[in-house]
Amino acid sequence: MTAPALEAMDLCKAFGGVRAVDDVGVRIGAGEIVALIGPNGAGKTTLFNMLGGQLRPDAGRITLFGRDVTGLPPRRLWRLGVGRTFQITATFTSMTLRQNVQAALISHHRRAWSPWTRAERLYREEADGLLSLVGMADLAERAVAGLAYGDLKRLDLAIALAHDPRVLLMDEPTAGMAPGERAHLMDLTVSVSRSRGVAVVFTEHDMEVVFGHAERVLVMDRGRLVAEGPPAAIRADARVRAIYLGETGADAEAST
Ligand SMILES: Nc1ncnc2c1ncn2[C@@H]1O[C@H](COP(=O)(O)OP(=O)(O)OP(=O)(O)O)[C@@H](O)[C@H]1O
Repeated sequence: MTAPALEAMDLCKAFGGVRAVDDVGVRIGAGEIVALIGPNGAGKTTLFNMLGGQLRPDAGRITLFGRDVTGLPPRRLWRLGVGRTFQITATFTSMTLRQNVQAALISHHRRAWSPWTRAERLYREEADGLLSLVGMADLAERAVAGLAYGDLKRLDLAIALAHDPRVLLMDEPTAGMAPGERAHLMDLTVSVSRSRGVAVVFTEHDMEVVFGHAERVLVMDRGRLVAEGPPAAIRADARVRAIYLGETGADAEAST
């Protein structure tokens, strides 16, 4: 059997007396698209931060394609193929879109900037290829400043892809976007995942995005993994419905 892209076993993390993640195990297959959901405070961000290396687990193990990566810092994980997009995009606003992607490619290939390097020529075609992948080829020469929020998110995706990830962690990728833009970004994410074989794990509050785009859904509540399965099964799961209705009835009604 081939090793999963990313696997977490018996992960635990506590803050004071709060067991934010309590003995959680997850397996993400190569190229799989998985949503991580749960009510506020369920432990999603804490689990995510352990998978991305921002937080060291108190106990448990994390492997990447079978290799033990437990406790490695984000930069090391990133070199090994774990990419991440953030709720707040990290771009250089005075530079053009192409230059932002070029900077990511230069960093990925460990090329140093120097006065003798014509930086604007480096990885130009690759940068344009990535911009075209996210549907932004025509904006390559534009400065990032003033870009619409949905476009920033697409740029963020292109920047994450510049590091050629095998696993991409997306923390609430559609937060702050209009509903139409959300579907667009996630359609794009799914097509990129399929074309490049990248596994995607995303946290999300918008159930339409979750059920419309994930191949499998993991549900957390109070630090535990309480359900997992294909979207249709999770949607029909009485326990999952109770968790959402019990916590924020109005939100669950509105979003399911
Ligand atoms: N740095 C921290 N210090 C103390 N407590 C924390 C810290 N981070 C998280 N917690 C607590 O751990 C629990 C899980 O929080 P976490 O942010 O992982 O949940 P979440 O599912 O991501 O919630 P949300 O959907 O609101 O972002 C909560 O009770 C939270 O208050």
